[in-house]
Amino acid sequence: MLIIGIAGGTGSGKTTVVRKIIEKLPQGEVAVLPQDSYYRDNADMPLEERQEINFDHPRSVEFELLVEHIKKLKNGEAIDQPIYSYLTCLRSEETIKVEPKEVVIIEGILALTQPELRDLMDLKIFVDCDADDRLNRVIKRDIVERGRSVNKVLDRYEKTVKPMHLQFIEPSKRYADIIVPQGGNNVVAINILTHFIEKNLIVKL
Ligand SMILES: Nc1ncnc2c1ncn2[C@@H]1O[C@H](COP(=O)(O)OP(=O)(O)O)[C@@H](O)[C@H]1O
Ligand SMILES: Nc1ccn([C@@H]2O[C@H](COP(=O)(O)O)[C@@H](O)[C@H]2O)c(=O)n1
Repeated sequence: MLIIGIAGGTGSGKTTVVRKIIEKLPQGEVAVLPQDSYYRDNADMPLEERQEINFDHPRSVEFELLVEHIKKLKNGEAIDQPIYSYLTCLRSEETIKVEPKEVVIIEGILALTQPELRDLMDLKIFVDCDADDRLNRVIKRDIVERGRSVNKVLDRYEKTVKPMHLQFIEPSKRYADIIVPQGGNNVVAINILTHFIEKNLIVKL
């Protein structure tokens, strides 16, 4: 099993890079563990309070469960991956059964900040993107997909997203084996990564 970590700021293009890598690999070879699925539930808080949580701080994510799940997959066991809603800021009662695959991708803003998680990764990637481009994309995406207003997105960006990016995410770039500028648009980087993964799969099989 090849375990790949893909980090980078919000809106940098991590999900797009993952999608493009998967499209190029044989079907059914890849399992994706999005860090966002592991946001803590906080069902005991009222919605207004949950919406004020600092979701860009490592404590907001149940990394213990993510690490446990990766270890289980490595051990050949299936996992029940949580489903998280950005609208309610809650986990669903349902889960997704994820079977062990030849390639496991862990994708998320804080994926390279945790030593125990990094130690499980065979390849660490940081998707790099200018802050103004990321903010531009996040405004558009959060209005359409996460039910936010422009003011709400800008307010969150100033209060938590930007400071946490500078404190935790940007410094985690130093742990990356490969830094990918221009995210999903970087055809050369996507091809190099795909070839690396394919080569490792052939060696392991
Ligand atoms: N190179 C790009 N140019 C323009 N828009 C992009 C680009 N890459 C991603 N996007 C858009 O920006 C948003 C965030 O991209 P995504 O890949 O989900 O980033 P992340 O997973 O890092 O938050 C999505 O709506 C996506 O379609
Ligand atoms: N309820 C939530 C939880 C998290 N966020 C934000 O999502 C960003 C990370 O996701 P990406 O897909 O952009 O990597 C992060 O900046 C959190 O603030 C949210 O908006 N709502």
